Amino acid sequence: MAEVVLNDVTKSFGETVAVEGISMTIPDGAFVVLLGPTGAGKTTTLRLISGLEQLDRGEIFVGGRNVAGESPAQRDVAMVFQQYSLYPHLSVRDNLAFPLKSPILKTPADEITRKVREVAEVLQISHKLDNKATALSGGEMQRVSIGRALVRDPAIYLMDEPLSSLDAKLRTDLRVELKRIQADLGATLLYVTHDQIEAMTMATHVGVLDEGKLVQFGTPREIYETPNSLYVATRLGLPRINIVPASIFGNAPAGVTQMGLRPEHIAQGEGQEAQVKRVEHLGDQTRLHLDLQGHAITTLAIPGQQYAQGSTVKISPKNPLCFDAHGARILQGA
Ligand SMILES: Nc1ncnc2c1ncn2[C@@H]1O[C@H](COP(=O)(O)OP(=O)(O)OP(=O)(O)O)[C@@H](O)[C@H]1O
Repeated sequence: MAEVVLNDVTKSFGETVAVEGISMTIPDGAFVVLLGPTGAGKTTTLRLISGLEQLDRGEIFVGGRNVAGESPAQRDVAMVFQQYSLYPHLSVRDNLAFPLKSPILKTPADEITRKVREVAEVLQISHKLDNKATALSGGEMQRVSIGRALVRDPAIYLMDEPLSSLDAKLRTDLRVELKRIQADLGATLLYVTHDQIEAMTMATHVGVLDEGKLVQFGTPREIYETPNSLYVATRLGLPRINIVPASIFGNAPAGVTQMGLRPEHIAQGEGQEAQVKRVEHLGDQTRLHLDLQGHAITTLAIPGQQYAQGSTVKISPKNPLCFDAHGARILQGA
């Protein structure tokens, strides 16, 4: 496994700047999740590292080696795409074994058998090993695609929403397994997802992209607790952070125009009156949808407390996140 360094990485497609000036160090053994809305440049970043796209500007180092001019195979990366890419005429077993049969690797046959069995077990597809790849469901095919990456021991794994096509139960199982495998192998992994739970639970680091630029890089906790902008603040957190005019609770500190309130930033019992619009029971939590002077606020119910639709609840901010008119974070007391 290896450290991967991006230095001023830039790529355009015609007029569209897909990735602009990204500099980032993916430490050896890190699990880095890229977050950002559609079109932010996540897939392009992965494709540039893998060598499937060529850089316009900048450098990429894998294990200290500048990989400019190297083919995807020479870069020693294993990539899993959102859509499965299997050899349809081969069985699941042969699809899984394929990456190990490369003449460069010279993997002994018993080692191949062992690895295929191990990976099939983790991905819960052992009973399908003799099926043709075409005789699988979409979710099974995707598991085989992940398996084809996992049998290898590359410098870095690049995964582009690998779990998004799977059902909820399997996604949860594989999330735990992938994290375990990564930690056990000490693997370096760069992972794209829209799923916040995946980001919060799997990542050692999160990179937030906005229109091709890396706008913040840090631990999931740093991104959640100390986002440097309103844009970053809205990337993590369920329910989503509430944004309200800072003046709504009285005098706002100088320069602060917007306030970001996560559920833990909203104290109930005193303050401004908000109307209960809806109470949403989700099993493990109950969400309260409130109306505060025309602003929709979503927060969590206090366990054991009853909230009637149409009633009012008093709320006040508790250490909220503060932003200026451009959405940049303003540190309180600064
Ligand atoms: N081969 C291509 N030709 C032209 N434009 C492209 C190409 N690949 C990507 N783009 C453009 O580059 C920008 C970044 O795309 P990219 O696929 O990297 O975004 P993304 O963050 O991965 O989005 P998604 O979450 O939808 O996968 C988009 O505007 C996209 O339309």
